[in-house]
Amino acid sequence: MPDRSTSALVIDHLVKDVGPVPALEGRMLRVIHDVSLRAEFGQVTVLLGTNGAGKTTTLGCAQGLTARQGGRVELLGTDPHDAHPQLRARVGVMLQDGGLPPSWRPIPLLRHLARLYAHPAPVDELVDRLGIDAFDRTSIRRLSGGQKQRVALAAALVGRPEVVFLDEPSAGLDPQSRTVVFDLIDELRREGIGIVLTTHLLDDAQRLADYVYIIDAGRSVAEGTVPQLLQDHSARSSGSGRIRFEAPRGLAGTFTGRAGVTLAEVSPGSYVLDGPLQPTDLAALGAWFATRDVMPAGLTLSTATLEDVFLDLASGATAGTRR
Ligand SMILES: Nc1ncnc2c1ncn2[C@@H]1O[C@H](COP(=O)(O)OP(=O)(O)OP(=O)(O)O)[C@@H](O)[C@H]1O
Repeated sequence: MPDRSTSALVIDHLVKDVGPVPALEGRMLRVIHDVSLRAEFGQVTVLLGTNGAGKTTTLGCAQGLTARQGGRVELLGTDPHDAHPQLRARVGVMLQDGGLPPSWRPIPLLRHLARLYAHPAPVDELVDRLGIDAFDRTSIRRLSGGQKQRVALAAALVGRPEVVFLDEPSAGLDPQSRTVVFDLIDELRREGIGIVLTTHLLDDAQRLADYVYIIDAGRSVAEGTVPQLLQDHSARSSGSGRIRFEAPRGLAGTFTGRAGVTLAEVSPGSYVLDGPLQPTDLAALGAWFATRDVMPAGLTLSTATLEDVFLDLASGATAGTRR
C-alpha cells in the first residue's frame, strides 16, 4: 500500500530547456517555463494540452529521465533525478511510443518483466484482462498500434506500481479496448494508485479525471476538477449554456430574461435561449411557456464541455523560447 502521507507527485515551478538545437545555432530552447502540479494517490490526474504544449517533457522530468533547469519535483516523496534506483520499481511508465523491445512476443516479455520485481502482478490476469493472448503469437514489431498500447499498459502495471504514468493511454484503441483500459484505470484508482495521465482527447479527460491541469506553451494555465473548470468557464464567458426548442413563430420579443440571457428565433419557429444559464432561467422559460400556452417541441439543453474550456484557454502556441 502506498505511503499516503505524501502526494504521489509534486511539481513546483518546473523549468526545462532542451538542446542544443542546431536550427538555433546550437542554442538551448526553453520548452517548459513554469509548470506546477500535484497528483494524489487514488486519483487520476490529467495533464491536458495541445500538441507540443510540454506534457511529455513534463512527465520526463517527473520520472527523473531528464534533468531540469529549475523548480522542484518530488515523486513518491523523493527527487527522482538523484533518487535511488529502487524508486523506479515503485513507478510504472507507459510511454507514447511503447518503448517495448520489437523482437519479443508479448507474454514472454511480460513474464520476463515480472521476474524483475519482488511482488509482481499476476501476468495471466493482466493478459486476460487486456485480451493480450489473442495476439501473443505475434512479435511486438508486428502488432497494431492498439495492441502495442495494451502490451505497454500491461508492462507499466506488472510491477504493481504505486504511481503510474500513462502517456495517451487510449491512442489507437478501438471502442471496446478503450472501455477495457478505462475500467482498468478505474480499478487502479480504487486500489489507491496515483495515476498521472496525459492526453489531448477531451472525452478521455472528462470521463477519467479527478483533477485536470491544462498546460499551454510550457506553462500551467488552469487547474481544477472538471466541474470546477466548467463552472469557471461559464463565469468567464457568456453564452456558455444553450436551450433550443421549436414553438410557434414570432414569440422571441415577448420573453424577458436576466441580464445576458437572450431568446432569439434563429429560423422560423426555432428558438435559442443563450447566456450564462442558471436554474432560475429554466424556471423563467417554463413560466413563459405557461403564460403563452406554448408546448415546446424538441427542447434540448446544452452546456459547456471540457472542449470549450480547453479551446478558451489553450492558445495552440508551442512551448519554445530561445535561450
Ligand atoms: N530535444 C528537443 N529539441 C527541440 N525541441 C524539443 C525537444 N524536445 C522537445 N521539444 C519541443 O518541446 C515542446 C514540447 O514537447 P512535448 O513532447 O513535451 O509536447 P507534448 O505536449 O507532449 O506534445 P504531444 O501532445 O504532441 O505529444 C515541443 O514544441 C517540442 O517540439
